[in-house]
Amino acid sequence: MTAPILITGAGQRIGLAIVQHFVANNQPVVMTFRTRHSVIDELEQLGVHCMQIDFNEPDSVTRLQAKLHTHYSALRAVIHNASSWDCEANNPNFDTLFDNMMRIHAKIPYQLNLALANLLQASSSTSDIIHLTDYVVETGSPKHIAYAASKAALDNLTRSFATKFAPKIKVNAIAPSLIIFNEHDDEQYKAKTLSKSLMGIEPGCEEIINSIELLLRSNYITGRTIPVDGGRHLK
Ligand SMILES: NC(=O)C1=CN([C@@H]2O[C@H](COP(=O)(O)OP(=O)(O)OC[C@H]3O[C@@H](n4cnc5c(N)ncnc54)[C@H](OP(=O)(O)O)[C@@H]3O)[C@@H](O)[C@H]2O)C=CC1
Ligand SMILES: Nc1nc2c(c(=O)[nH]1)N=C([C@H](O)[C@@H](O)CO)CN2
Repeated sequence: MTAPILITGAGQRIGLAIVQHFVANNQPVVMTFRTRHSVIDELEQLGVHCMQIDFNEPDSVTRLQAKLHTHYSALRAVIHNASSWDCEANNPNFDTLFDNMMRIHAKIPYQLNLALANLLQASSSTSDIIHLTDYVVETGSPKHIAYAASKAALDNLTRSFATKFAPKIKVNAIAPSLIIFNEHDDEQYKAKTLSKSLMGIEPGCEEIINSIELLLRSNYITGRTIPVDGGRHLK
């Protein structure tokens, strides 16, 4: 039986699209969600192993690690998608914001990579760790300072773990800029954001899925980042 792929924070948006892609391609999936969105029922009926995990809870990694080792003897890949795009303007307590950003974007992936390495090593083929970072790793972000710094930490983890886990486990990052807007985004924000890239579009989740498939199919790419940003770096 093919070892499953773990996707974190997959109850909505990009993570959900990734899960749905693997389901459509008969790739076994185990996913974590924090909020039980209505789609979780559908995913469970399709055979997706859905685990409720809030990574803000102190024992979340221990619980997830134990559950995965109970149910599985190997993992094909781990995709660190769970994220909180929070900002200083929405958080009077900057200390708490910084800790929250570093936890979800750097500490949790760090802990899970170390805790799940043996399951990835047990995969019948090479296995993969994929970090979802962000274009702002290159530039910083004056409105999302802690967020950008935490994604930069995740970016750095890519190279450390690529060296530590080679050659059995490949470790790469995908650094998107705009992929999909949020429901609350107004037309002014959308126009401004679209103008930031050369391509000027909201590309959709397929762009991330295509990058994931490229990494999963490679036997040679590791320690690298795929920028999925519409040429934003040239504007
Ligand atoms: N969307 C975009 O255009 C871009 C996305 N990215 C990156 O791509 C990835 C996917 O983006 P997107 O789909 O927009 O992400 P979302 O903002 O929709 O968040 C993804 C999921 O993370 C979960 N999550 C947040 N905090 C926690 C926590 N403490 N414990 C467990 N789960 C948590 C959320 O759970 P809940 O459902 O409960 O809220 C949510 O379902 C992210 O890493 C993001 O930073 C980067 C650049 C652009
Ligand atoms: N967890 C999230 N991270 C990010 C999101 C998001 O919705 N959730 N959105 C963005 C923006 O699309 C940005 O790339 C362009 O304004 C960044 N990160």
